Amino acid sequence: MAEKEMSREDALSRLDHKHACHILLYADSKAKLFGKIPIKHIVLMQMRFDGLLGFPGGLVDPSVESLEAGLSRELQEELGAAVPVTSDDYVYSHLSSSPPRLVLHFYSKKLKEAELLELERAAVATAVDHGFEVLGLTRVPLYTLRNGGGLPWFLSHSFISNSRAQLLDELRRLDLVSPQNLEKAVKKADELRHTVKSDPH
Ligand SMILES: O=c1[nH]cnc2c1ncn2[C@H]1C[C@H](O)[C@@H](COP(=O)(O)OP(=O)(O)O)O1
Repeated sequence: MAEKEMSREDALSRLDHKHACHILLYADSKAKLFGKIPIKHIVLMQMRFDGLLGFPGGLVDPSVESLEAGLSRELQEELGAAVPVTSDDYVYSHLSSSPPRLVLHFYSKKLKEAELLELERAAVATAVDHGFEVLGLTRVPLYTLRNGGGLPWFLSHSFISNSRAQLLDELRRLDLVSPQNLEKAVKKADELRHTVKSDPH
């Protein structure tokens, strides 16, 4: 899906469009998978009601509230806790091709590991959207195992709108995965998607 990047100013001038804001929340971590594979960073996405992966967030009406206030409100509903978002967390905006007349604003914010763990708990315990619009928060595995497990398999799933590209852009920009490992994971994910599609069972 080709989405066209646009300036924040141009994006906000589209008064006849809908606007949606989503955010990548992440934290550094010293935890190790199986006690030996460093996970390095925790990156959050969510399984949506429609079975697609996407980021927390939702529709915002810039004529009644700022993008950041609207995104913070959506996060309260989906995560069950306050995550104050500011314009410092803004990354970029895109004009959506499908659905049309929609502008997608993307943010990312680094949290302390303890804050992120608390969010994971709140998302299950107190979020009003849990089990309805949001089926569950999920971490993005950033490592690649020998059999393609980890990031390649994760990337081979189905994502809403341009959220897969948003994820890859941020992993690259924030250097959460090295460019070489990211390139290999994307290539492997494409092979895996082909394998799954061509398997009749
Ligand atoms: O994670 C996302 N990245 C980019 N675009 C997204 C993402 N999630 C949804 N979207 C698009 C597609 C949807 O039609 C609109 C509205 O988003 P949604 O989160 O479903 O909004 P509401 O919860 O209904 O307010 O954005």
